Amino acid sequence: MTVTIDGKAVAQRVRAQVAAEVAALDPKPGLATVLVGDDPASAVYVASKRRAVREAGMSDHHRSLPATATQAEVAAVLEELAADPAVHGILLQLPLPAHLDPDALIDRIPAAKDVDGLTTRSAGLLARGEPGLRPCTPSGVIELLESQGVKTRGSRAVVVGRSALVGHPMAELLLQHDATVTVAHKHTADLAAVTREADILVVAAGVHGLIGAEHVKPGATVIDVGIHRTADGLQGDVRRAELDGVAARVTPVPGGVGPMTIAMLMVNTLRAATMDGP
Ligand SMILES: Nc1nc(=O)c2c([nH]1)NC[C@@H]1CN(c3ccc(C(=O)N[C@@H](CCC(=O)O)C(=O)O)cc3)C=[N+]21
Repeated sequence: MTVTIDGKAVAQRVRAQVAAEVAALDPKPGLATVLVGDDPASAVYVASKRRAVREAGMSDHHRSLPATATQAEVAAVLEELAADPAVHGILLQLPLPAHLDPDALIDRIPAAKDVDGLTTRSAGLLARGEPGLRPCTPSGVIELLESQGVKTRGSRAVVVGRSALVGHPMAELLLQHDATVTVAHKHTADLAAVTREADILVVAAGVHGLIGAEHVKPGATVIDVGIHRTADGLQGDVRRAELDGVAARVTPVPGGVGPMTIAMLMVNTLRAATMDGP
């Protein structure tokens, strides 16, 4: 029996808990989403983040810039939001148009408002194990594992992918939860031999259908971070159907990690509003 982990249900619980805490706060936590250009997928993601902000009872501060915006224009918007006391969290939606330098812009966000956990300072705090805001997708994966009673301490975890947004911080968080962590990537020789060691396999490679039954140890927990729009609908990096009877549990796409990313953004915004910043 392979359990499909209901990420939507876990995300709903997390969001309800955030909303209950927000109800007791005055002033309300505020999140600013910054969208540059008109990539349709980005527009959909930002819209669902803003909906989640309103449903949590928080204040929504959205800024939209044209695809032609310059580095200085985006930087000026970020600086204004950084100085605005009603804005507790700032999210610069990625990817940015190709003429902009994302790392330099992300680092305009003060660590105390970095609800995406992507600034150099937040990454450093995570690497050192010091308090700070953590990236939403990896912290959502940890939350999902905990919700299913999956033990991390002493377990073997393999992360496929090493991006700054997901793979790298995911490996750090699993280490801090006392897993023995291996990071695999597109140059890993004999990927299946590596992933078959995993009790917890987190796939964030961005390659549609990369992982199948041959990659999975019987009884493993498989977390699919991939998201691909195909003719057959949204699919992940994992060939889910093949894992029936092999994995103990798998996250679906959609309805797995994606909703958790948004739930953890609400958690981070609440934390940014209520805690002494890093
Ligand atoms: N600065 C920044 N921070 C991000 O966290 C960030 C980003 N940029 N750029 C793009 C990625 C992607 N991402 C997702 C969020 C929610 C779903 C989500 O809710 N997915 C639903 C399906 C939604 C749909 O139908 O498309 C699901 O998996 O069930 C997916 C992906 C956040 N990202």
